[in-house]
Amino acid sequence: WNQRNKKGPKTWPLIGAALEQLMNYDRMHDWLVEYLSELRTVVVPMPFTTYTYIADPANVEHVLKTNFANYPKGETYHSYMEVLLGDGIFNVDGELWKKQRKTASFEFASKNLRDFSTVVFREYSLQLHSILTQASFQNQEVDMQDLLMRMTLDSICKVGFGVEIGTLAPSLPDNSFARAFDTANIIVTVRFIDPLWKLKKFLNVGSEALLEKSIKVIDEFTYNVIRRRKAEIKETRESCKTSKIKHDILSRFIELSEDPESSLTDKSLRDIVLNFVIAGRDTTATTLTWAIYMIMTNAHVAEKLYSELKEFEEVQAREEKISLLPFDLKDPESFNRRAVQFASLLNYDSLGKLYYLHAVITETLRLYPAVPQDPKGILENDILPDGTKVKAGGMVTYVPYSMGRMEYNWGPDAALFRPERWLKEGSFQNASPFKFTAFQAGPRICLGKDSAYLQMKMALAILCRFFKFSLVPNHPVKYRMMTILSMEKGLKLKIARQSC
Ligand code: HEM
Repeated sequence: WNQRNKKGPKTWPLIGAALEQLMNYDRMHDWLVEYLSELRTVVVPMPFTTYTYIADPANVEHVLKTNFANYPKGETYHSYMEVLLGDGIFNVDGELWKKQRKTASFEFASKNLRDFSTVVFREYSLQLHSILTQASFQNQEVDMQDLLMRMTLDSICKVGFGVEIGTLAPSLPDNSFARAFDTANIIVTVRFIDPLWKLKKFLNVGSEALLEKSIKVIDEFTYNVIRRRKAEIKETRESCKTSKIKHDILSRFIELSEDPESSLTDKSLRDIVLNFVIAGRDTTATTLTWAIYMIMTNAHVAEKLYSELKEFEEVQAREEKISLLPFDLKDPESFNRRAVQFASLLNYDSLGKLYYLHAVITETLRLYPAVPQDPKGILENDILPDGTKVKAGGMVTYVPYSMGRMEYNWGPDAALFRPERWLKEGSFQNASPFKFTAFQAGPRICLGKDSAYLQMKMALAILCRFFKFSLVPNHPVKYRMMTILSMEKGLKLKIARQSC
């Protein structure tokens, strides 16, 4: 009764708003949208801490940049995620973070890595293309999310660590690492609202027992990758074949670990590997999944994108003096040959000409950001620009999923999927990173943004040039609550080949 006029979640002694948050757990992102659209900042007291959710760009800039030092990942986040992410770049602050950031930034800026990535992304996109071709001829349904997760896992392992794991092979082999990684990700996310997780862990029961098992599978895979890379590096050195030197990210960290001054152990390398897997695999695959869903459910977007790709193909082929191969929709060989030819026209520079495609991906990330909410710790009491007081020891969370849906950020058509909002006179126009926060902003802004766009544009250009997608009837499309905004039941599709 006391709270009948209270804006924001109802709170109770001791348990705070845990009850309401638990009841809305499966739809938590939309639960926050409802409050944030009215309040811009929502304070949610929990049993041992307080979560403050923010969606106003001025507050977000304050937390992510102006007073960055006061909002680290923090001890709470670190303790929840440590079992999976250890001391990798995502999960540390201070010097440990700075060192990894410096090395990784250097790697991401390298042209070698970009050129190598382009080749890898093209090759795996084509592998996916041929799986879809086969499915379309056999009139089979596919789970697009699963295929994209396989594609990005294979890609990050190749680009990040120089190894081929082949989960996108035509037989689609089961991959225990990928399964264990997903399970672990879901369980560590639940820890944020489960006050009993430490007890469960102590007793080794329920979700925490399953987590321990999953971590064992993950570690076995990861240490294996590290061992293989170390052995390959040793072999390359012994044979003095400089042409065989690899430029992947793990090799760079292995080299650093050889410096006696460095404190990098095998465990540090394990953490680095897993942080890059979580960074590079799930984010890109879920964004691609939502993008395909958005394209196929917005007919005008699908048509515009198809026209852009067709025109690009003709102009680019003319510029490169290539005559396009004829193809027959009923003949898989000629169909695949033409896809390979189309893919050969795609590289970092030429993909830069596809503004509409860029806008489609960005608009997808506005409404379906791969990282839907991102909590930070609070070191000292502070006052946010809108006057909200935050207390040391609590958490403040910027919420990309809500921010993308707020009319006060994007205008009255905020809820609509409209890639055109990103285009001005045909060219792509960026928004402030404190308003469009899908890649975070400030000193810890995503390091893989350009690489992710490169892969996503490569894959979507090839897929949308040659296929049309439709949802398997009655397939439910709904997000699952985990750190990444994946689809709970995958994305089950029927595939049709597109005409010349
Ligand atoms: C659509 C694709 C992607 C999205 C939406 C995305 C988004 C983000 C976000 C929100 C963060 C901040 C997370 C945090 O606070 O913990 C982040 C950090 C990071 N991302 Fe990405 N990311 C994407 C792809 C990638 C890829 C492909 C890579 C590399 C292979 C990558 C590497 C990183 C790294 C290393 C960080 C940590 C930066 C730091 O803490 O200094 N990301 N990304």
